[in-house]
Amino acid sequence: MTATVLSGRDLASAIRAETSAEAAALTAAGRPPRLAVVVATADESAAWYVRSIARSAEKAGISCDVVDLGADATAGAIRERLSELSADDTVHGVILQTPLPAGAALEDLASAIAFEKDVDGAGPLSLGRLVAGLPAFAPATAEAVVAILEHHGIALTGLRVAVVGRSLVVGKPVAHLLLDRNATVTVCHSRTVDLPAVTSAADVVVAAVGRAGLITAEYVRRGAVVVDVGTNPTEDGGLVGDVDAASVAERAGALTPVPGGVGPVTTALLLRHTVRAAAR
Ligand SMILES: NC(=O)C1=CN([C@@H]2O[C@H](COP(=O)(O)OP(=O)(O)OC[C@H]3O[C@@H](n4cnc5c(N)ncnc54)[C@H](OP(=O)(O)O)[C@@H]3O)[C@@H](O)[C@H]2O)C=CC1
Ligand SMILES: Nc1nc(=O)c2c([nH]1)NC[C@@H]1CN(c3ccc(C(=O)N[C@@H](CCC(=O)O)C(=O)O)cc3)C=[N+]21
Repeated sequence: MTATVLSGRDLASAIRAETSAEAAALTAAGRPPRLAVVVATADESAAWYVRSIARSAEKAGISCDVVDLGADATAGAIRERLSELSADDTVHGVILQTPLPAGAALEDLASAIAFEKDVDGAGPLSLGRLVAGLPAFAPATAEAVVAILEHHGIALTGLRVAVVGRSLVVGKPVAHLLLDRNATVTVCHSRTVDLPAVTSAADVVVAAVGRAGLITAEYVRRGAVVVDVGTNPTEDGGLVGDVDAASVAERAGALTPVPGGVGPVTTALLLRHTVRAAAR
């Protein structure tokens, strides 16, 4: 038996269709939606994401400005640019890509993004409201993980979920979204002792580490659902996840692919957030 493939492509197309219609209505009303993507890294997976955002935004009728400050930008320069974009009435959404240069941290800088424009939910107000269960934009990747599971009919109530990774972009926010769906969540990281023992006790494993092939069959309980968030560039110009798909597919019940899983849903949700921000 090989695992069911949980594609994100259909869900992403449905979100994109709805977003395009909302963007067209906003443009007709004289409020064309506009997203600014601030980049200060040469990281390849961030470059994949930025290209994906720019391409999808264009198709959806959303303007997208890529503001590349270079991989040696200072925290001060990044903060200043985020403040300018926050004050610009023609910009509705702002996202700061990670990773960031040494000396610059997302948790510090995201406070310079106005709450209404924080379409990737990185700022302290967005995150605080997320934890409290109040309305705010959730980080698009975290929301994509839950959306792809729900789209495929996986009811989370009561399930044991192991999240591997505790970043502000994925691990921490997805743990809270899963908790809100009544899952029992364990968050793992680089200091977790005996990671395979923790993950193989779970009904659902969410891998968000950034290490190709880390999650092999021995990390996975037979029949479990595996969500692969990782996007690791390969030498031949492709992309692979954190999950060793060949071995895990023989043991898991279901698995999200890379590419074509969480990634496209993430991009679609970021654009949905942008039109919602513009509509306010
Ligand atoms: N598909 C999509 O939409 C998205 C994909 N990504 C991808 O997901 C991956 C993770 O991204 P991001 O969260 O930003 O990465 P970060 O580097 O910010 O965080 C990685 C996390 O993994 C943990 N970790 C590292 N090594 C191990 C290990 N051997 N065992 C257990 N945990 C470990 C780290 O632990 P510690 O905290 O202890 O250092 C850290 O919490 C990347 O490949 C990224 O490109 C990210 C966002 C969206
Ligand atoms: N603040 C912040 N938020 C992020 O969400 C964030 C970030 N920084 N830094 C970089 C990582 C990486 N990331 C990806 C998202 C989607 C694809 C994606 O769509 N990938 C396609 C493949 C590429 C394509 O076909 O277009 C797929 O998986 O099918 C890839 C990578 C988001 N990240």
